[in-house]
Amino acid sequence: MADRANMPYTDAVIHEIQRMGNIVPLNVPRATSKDTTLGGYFLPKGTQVIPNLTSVLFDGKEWESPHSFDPGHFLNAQGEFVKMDAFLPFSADLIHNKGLVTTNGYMWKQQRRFALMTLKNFGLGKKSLETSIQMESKWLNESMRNEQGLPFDPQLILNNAVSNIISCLVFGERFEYTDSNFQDLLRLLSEALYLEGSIWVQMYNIFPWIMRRVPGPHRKLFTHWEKIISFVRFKVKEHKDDWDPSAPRDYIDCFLSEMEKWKDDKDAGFDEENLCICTLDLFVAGTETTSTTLNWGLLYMINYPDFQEKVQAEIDHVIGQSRPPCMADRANMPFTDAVIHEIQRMGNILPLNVARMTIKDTKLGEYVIPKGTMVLGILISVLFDETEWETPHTFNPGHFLDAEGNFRRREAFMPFSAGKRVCLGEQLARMELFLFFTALLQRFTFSPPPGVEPSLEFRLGITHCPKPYKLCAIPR
Ligand code: HEM
Repeated sequence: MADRANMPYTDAVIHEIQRMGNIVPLNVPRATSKDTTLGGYFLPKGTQVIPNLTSVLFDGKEWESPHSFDPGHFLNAQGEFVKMDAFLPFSADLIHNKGLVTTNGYMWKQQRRFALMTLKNFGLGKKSLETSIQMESKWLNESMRNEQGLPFDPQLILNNAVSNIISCLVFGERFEYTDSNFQDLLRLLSEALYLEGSIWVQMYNIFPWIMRRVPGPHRKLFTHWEKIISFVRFKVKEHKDDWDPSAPRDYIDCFLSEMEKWKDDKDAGFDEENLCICTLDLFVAGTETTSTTLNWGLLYMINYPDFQEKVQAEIDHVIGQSRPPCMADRANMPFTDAVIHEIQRMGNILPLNVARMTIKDTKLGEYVIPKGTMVLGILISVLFDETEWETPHTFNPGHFLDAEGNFRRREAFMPFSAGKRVCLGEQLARMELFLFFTALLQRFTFSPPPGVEPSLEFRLGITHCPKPYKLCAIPR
């Protein structure tokens, strides 16, 4: 099989034989499981549906010479094999190979460099961003206080608070916790990330030509994403309307300036469509991950009240009640730091990491992975590695403490992955986790609602997150 990567013409001929051979032209009959609308047609539940593969394999819009045997359909101008579908068809159809998270090569390099530089210019790793997170923590605490110690589900409000930090960096604004439009958007986002881990998206990635034409929950997912992308497009339009290049307010403004500078180099991706998708990537990656981790954090605290008490004792000793936590405190709070690391390890929020592709034939141990193979750097295998952790399946902050109670780093702690594609927001996420988590435990003791046995049940989509649960936030 390793030869295939070096034989583009043969590979193209085999693909063209399959296309023209068209051996199952009418596919397998299926029945609709509920009343369904498909384009302009209404199909009642139980209708027999036959995805007609001939219609795609010979589609005049897809193929240059649909009725001729032409291996050129699968070769580019340099004679390299090109898949008709991008590496993951679902995301290719949705965002057309744009953005930061799923692109590769020259465009990705330019975009990653620009995003990192711009986030730094707007405060990443600096005091100004620390102050914004402290302010947001204050509002988050106020909102929790308004619950008056009664049971509530913390997910949405955590989501809103965390999202406000990346929103300030990319959109230049935060959204009130009472903004029902923004809360609806956050709900859509959580549901989209859940549905994206479903079997339907896997089917889409395996049989894209069929799935593009059949009904199913993947349609709902496209609608969700389109609404989220429309929100970003609207924000970009607002920025363009009152843009002042001499006073950039945020990532979008800086990108607009960059578009002028790079207009002769189209491959670098500084165009308006890519602006929308890169902003979307930063907004999504910066919202869901950190808030899910904090959500696990509170759930672990109500499951392990002794650890919660120890964190509070450390907060009282190092910070007290008269000022908010700051990043300089972390070095003096090894137990709290260890608890946050353990929450990230057990929370394991991206168990399968992000799918990547080998860009050349690669040797890994004794295996040869041909160029173009999908690779998943499965994080769960390190975060729960029995040869690395003393009690891999138990919540144990001791994993990150030495015999004297000092914080100790562990090599196998890699929730942000590693290498060139390591999480771009790691520094921001770590700052948010420490400041939000510590400020919450400074002001509240969290407990399960009276008479409720807390559990650690989860649901798995793209992210591994707690099943909705309620807690009580009792002011200290
Ligand atoms: C606890 C919080 C977070 C966790 C656990 C996390 C984890 C990850 C992981 C595992 C990846 C994939 C790395 C790979 O492909 O090897 C990733 C990529 C990425 N993350 Fe995060 N992340 C977090 C927070 C954030 C935040 C706050 C941002 C906001 C800037 C962010 C932005 C990104 C971006 C843009 C990428 C794509 C990087 C690239 O492909 O070059 N992440 N993250």
